[in-house]
Amino acid sequence: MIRRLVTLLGPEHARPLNRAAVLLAVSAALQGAVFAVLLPILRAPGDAWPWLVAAGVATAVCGIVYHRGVVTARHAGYTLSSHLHGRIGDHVVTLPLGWFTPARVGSLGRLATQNVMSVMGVPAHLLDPLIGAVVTPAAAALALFAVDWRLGLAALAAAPLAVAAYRWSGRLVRRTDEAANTAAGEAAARVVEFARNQPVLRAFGLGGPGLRLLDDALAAHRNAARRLLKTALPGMAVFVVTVQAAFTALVLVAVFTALGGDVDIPTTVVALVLAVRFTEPMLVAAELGAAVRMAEGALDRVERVLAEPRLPEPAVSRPFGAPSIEFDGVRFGYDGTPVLEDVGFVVPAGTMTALVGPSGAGKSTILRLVPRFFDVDGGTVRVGGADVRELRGEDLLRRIALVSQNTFLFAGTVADNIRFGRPDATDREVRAAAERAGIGALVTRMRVGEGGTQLSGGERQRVSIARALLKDAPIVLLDEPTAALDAAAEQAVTQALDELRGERTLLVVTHRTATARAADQILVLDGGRITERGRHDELLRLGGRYAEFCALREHARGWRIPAAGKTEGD
Ligand SMILES: Nc1ncnc2c1ncn2[C@@H]1O[C@H](COP(=O)(O)OP(=O)(O)OP(=O)(O)O)[C@@H](O)[C@H]1O
Repeated sequence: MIRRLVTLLGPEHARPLNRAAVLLAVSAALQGAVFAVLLPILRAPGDAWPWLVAAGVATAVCGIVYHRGVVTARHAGYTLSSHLHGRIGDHVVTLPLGWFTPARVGSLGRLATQNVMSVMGVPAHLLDPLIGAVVTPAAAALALFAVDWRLGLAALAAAPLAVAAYRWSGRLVRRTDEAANTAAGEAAARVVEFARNQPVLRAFGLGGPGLRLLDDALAAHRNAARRLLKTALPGMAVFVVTVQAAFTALVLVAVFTALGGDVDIPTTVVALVLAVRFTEPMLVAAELGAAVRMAEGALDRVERVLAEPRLPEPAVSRPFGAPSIEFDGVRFGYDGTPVLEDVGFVVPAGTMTALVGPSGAGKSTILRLVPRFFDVDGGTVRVGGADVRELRGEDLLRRIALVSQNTFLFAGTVADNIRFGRPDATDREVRAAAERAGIGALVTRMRVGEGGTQLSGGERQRVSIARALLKDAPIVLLDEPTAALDAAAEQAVTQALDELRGERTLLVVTHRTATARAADQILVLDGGRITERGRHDELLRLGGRYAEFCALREHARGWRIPAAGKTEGD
């Protein structure tokens, strides 16, 4: 366990941990062996003063070393927790977005809080008793050898039994702890989901107790916790009984050798004291056994997350040319389910391309591949002429602003949320971006509520647009930017987009004819393939799917191209 922590920390950060382990081991050894000096004291009390001085010095040294050890161990615990938080944070931001399933997000919360605290507890609270449980009995056994070889032998014979019992009980706890943690992560994710989606659940009469998914997750968590308790108890009992049996055996050997007249009374007294020192630290460790196993489980989980493969990145980005976007024979699917097939197109720098198509055709997926939220299964995505896999994540993302369908706003002011696009922007720049997105009046609004709940859907969308405008990135990706807007707001945003044309490279998923009409190129996506491409007029003349649905749009305001075989209005 300690070795794993040292490996995790690296040689530089592991120094306090190593120092604490050495100091605590020295003090534990002294605690085990110091009682051996009782023997000369008891045998010749009259001439015992040198031994008494030696015992006093040893006790004082032991106390000082122990104090230093405990303080260093606490310090090592804090170093470890901040190091782990840093490593987990740094690693998680490099993982592909597909990794962030709701269950993993639930476990990540536990990982960064409970699990890291549990691992931190190893140096901070458990290192002392654990080292004591190994070193003090070993030192006591050696001292027993020095006192009487038969007693030393009895102690040595008991040690492997105790270790075997400890390992066995640990294995049991570890297996069930893993299941309990998974169940806890699932239950946490469900509770958050339940609380966050109250409006939807209530609208369907499911807001109260009795929601099956939540109930099932909570019941699974309860059962896993009960199983953990049930498995932990017998393992611990076996270990305690083994240690107690070892103690009894030592006492019996000491008493029988004394009764047989082989050893004198002082030897027997010292042997009994050492027998207590041999077993007592192990019993303390037994009480901490479950905590140790849980810390091991927590460490497993931390290591597993840190071992998750990140999207590989080059050390240095390829040169970035004019901000064009290019898809070349792109094939992509989520978890093996194909979504895009042989998608190829070019959005030249400074032009606007509109992506239209039925729901589920893969339009948003195309947008997600540009900032490399996922890697393609085949083909190439190029940004600024470079394969996105040959660009460092930060270099790529700096050049892209994304307005997605689900705008998440952080608790704070509207201005704070807009400034998110460029943290060093001045108030005037923030206000200008807000004006351009048609929310100039909103910028004085103090709070947006957690997740933006105090704003309407249209307002949230425009905050997101203002954020993207402020970012000043040469490439802007917009996923249905006007979907939640009324006619006036839509006009403001369309105008803002219009102003950006020529200035930035725009790739816009839209189901509005007005936006598509303004594009330099329209790509019609159907079933994961591009089926038509051209300008609005060209596609109308083509008389294909695009023309068909533009005609439908004439009848119903706001159009959306339905999947083949079915029609649907806004
Ligand atoms: N994270 C994901 N994991 C698994 N499947 C996904 C994921 N995101 C989207 N999909 C699936 O991929 C397909 C394409 O989804 P995408 O969101 O790209 O479609 P879209 O054309 O943008 O649809 P819409 O117009 O409704 O937003 C859909 O079948 C969808 O269910």
